[in-house]
Amino acid sequence: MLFHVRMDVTIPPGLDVTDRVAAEKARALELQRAGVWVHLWRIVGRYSNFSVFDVASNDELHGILSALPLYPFMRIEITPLATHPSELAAQ
Ligand SMILES: O=C(O)CC1=CCC(=O)O1
Repeated sequence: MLFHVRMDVTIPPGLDVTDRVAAEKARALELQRAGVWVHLWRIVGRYSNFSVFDVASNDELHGILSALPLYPFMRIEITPLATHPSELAAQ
């Protein structure tokens, strides 16, 4: 199942999150190598990203997102994706 995920990160002023950001990157790379986090794009001008996750269930996605190191500082919007009948790959 594919999900479009928007993550907006807000770090409280003065909080040092250097280690947390490094851990977030390591986990993101791990999930990308595993084929779970299939797209990761920066939203221009924001501390935000658009991502696509390929997971088996809503519960799996929730587990992955809620365990991210930056999760306590994220606002997350999720959109489930379905195949579009006009997509070239669907012909
Ligand atoms: O920078 C972000 O958008 C938050 C984030 C997700 C994966 C990562 O390494 O940082």
